[in-house]
Amino acid sequence: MAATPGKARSRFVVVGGGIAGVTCAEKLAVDFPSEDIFLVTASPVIKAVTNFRQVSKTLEEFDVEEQPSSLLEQRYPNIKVIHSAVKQLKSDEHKIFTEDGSEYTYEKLCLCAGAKPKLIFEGSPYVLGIRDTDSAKAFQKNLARAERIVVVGNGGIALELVYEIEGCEVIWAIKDKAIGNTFFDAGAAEFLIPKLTAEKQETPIECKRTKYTMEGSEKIERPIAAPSDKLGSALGPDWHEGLQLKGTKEFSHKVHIEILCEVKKIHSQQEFIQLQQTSLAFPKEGKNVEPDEVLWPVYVELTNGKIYGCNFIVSATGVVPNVKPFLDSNNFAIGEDGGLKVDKHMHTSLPDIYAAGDICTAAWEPSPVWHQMRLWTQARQMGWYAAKCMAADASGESIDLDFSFELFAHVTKFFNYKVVVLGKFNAQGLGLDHELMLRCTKGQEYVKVVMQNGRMMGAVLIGETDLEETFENLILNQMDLSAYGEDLLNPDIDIEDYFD
Ligand SMILES: Cc1cc2nc3c(=O)[nH]c(=O)nc-3n(C[C@H](O)[C@H](O)[C@H](O)COP(=O)(O)OP(=O)(O)OC[C@H]3O[C@@H](n4cnc5c(N)ncnc54)[C@H](O)[C@@H]3O)c2cc1C
Ligand SMILES: NC(=O)C1=CN([C@@H]2O[C@H](COP(=O)(O)OP(=O)(O)OC[C@H]3O[C@@H](n4cnc5c(N)ncnc54)[C@H](O)[C@@H]3O)[C@@H](O)[C@H]2O)C=CC1
Repeated sequence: MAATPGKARSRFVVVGGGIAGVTCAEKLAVDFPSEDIFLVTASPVIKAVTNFRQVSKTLEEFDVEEQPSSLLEQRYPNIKVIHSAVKQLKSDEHKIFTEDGSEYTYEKLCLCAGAKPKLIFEGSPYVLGIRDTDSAKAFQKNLARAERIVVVGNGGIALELVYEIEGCEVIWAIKDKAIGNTFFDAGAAEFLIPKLTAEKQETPIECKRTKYTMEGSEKIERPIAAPSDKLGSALGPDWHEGLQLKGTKEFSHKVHIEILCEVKKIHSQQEFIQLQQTSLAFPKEGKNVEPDEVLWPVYVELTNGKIYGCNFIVSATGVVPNVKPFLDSNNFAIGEDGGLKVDKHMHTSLPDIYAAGDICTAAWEPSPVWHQMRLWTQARQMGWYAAKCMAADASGESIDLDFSFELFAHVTKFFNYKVVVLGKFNAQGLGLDHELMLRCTKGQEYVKVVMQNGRMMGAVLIGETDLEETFENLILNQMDLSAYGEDLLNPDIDIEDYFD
């Protein structure tokens, strides 16, 4: 049963029903079975980790389920879920105030309120972000009546979208030279590109594009917006699987990539007409050959001078930590990326307040092969570890940084390939002082290792390489591998035999 609004007190209060908050509350509930743990969340449902599998020392896989909070309360009878957004924190009084008028006093508080999409051109009805179930559904509905969209951004969401969308032309505008800059380098991007082009089965018959009329702006279809007042939890692995991401046309993938550019301006249809400029038709064989003949609801002007019309724009341009409700009168130390700075015990700069997941910025001196990325895996690890730190502080114990922060490890799927990234997989922070070793079989696997002074610092493994555990060990133990040279990646040599 949910706690009733009013005034209540609990030794431990957690804010946020995403993976970080739920994991934190669960761990506290187990460690303190006789205490009530309050989980205060703005979302009507909570996210639960299911089918957790520790794949190797640091790699983990799990499913994420959106569940009614009653299920969490059934599993952990000492968790009380409060469905209301926190609107204010008074850290000096150890109190939070929620939108339903209640106040809760805590001894220890963990803030896990996640992040929000960082949109280009905030406020335009034609620019959509994808974060939670509502925004994903709004995107799906808009796509169902779209013939062309522009995707901006080059990280995880953009990579997933351009591969999953069918029946709709996609202009993909990226700042970088190659696709997927947050996970890959140019070599890996080359390996992945064929999945977006020739090998896709396009059905020969294309529907004729309908013309948009100019008579009265009310006839220009406006995108359906996601409810803006709701603060849902972030989506995660395979979020698109239950959604049909299909536009109005009958072809499979049709993606054109515009590299090294950003969005300069967005023009409404009327503004575009007044501009008296030419917009471009969907390029043929990667080349802009024709001006566009139809009118679109919105136009995107890129910094390379090109203008494309489209139904709407997806801004997949990263996230900003959701710190706003907690800042008023509270002097938190904030990281460069806008998150609440936490030390190696997940403690913020204010007494008795911890933070975990997307909302926080890891401000401790990290292991040389770990870095923060706002990922589901790290949200779970941080939520669990924050609870451990809160418990240790409450009982006056001291604990060491959790092992999961020794090595950055992430397993995911892009373009239908298994992708494992380990350590400094893109030589992050290594400057020029590193070497790369590569092994690539087109359409099958791409293996890249980052070496520094004979030690393995990171790796990207695309495809079923079966190398993750060995490489994880090599990065963790920092063994001098100079003697093995190129044999490290020789497919005819079973490297595991070397190191057993
Ligand atoms: C489309 C998409 C795909 C992704 N795919 C992957 C993936 O494949 N693998 C991966 O590792 N990661 C993925 N991520 C990232 C991952 O989902 C996030 O890093 C992770 O879920 C963050 O968890 P969190 O608990 O910190 O925050 P969230 O999940 O955002 O949860 C925040 C919670 O806080 C609540 N809240 C917010 N404000 C308040 C308030 N004022 N008061 C009370 N409650 C509040 C919200 O309602 C929500 O319940 C993806 C993200 C997106 C958007
Ligand atoms: N499979 C996975 O592991 C996935 C993880 N995620 C996570 O979800 C979160 C949100 O995903 P994304 O929005 O893709 O964020 P992201 O941080 O992964 O990528 C943001 C991208 O936008 C670009 N960008 C930033 N500002 C821009 C601008 N003004 N104009 C053009 N490009 C700009 C950046 O260069 C970067 O390529 C991230 O934390 C991401 O790691 C998302 C999807 C899949």
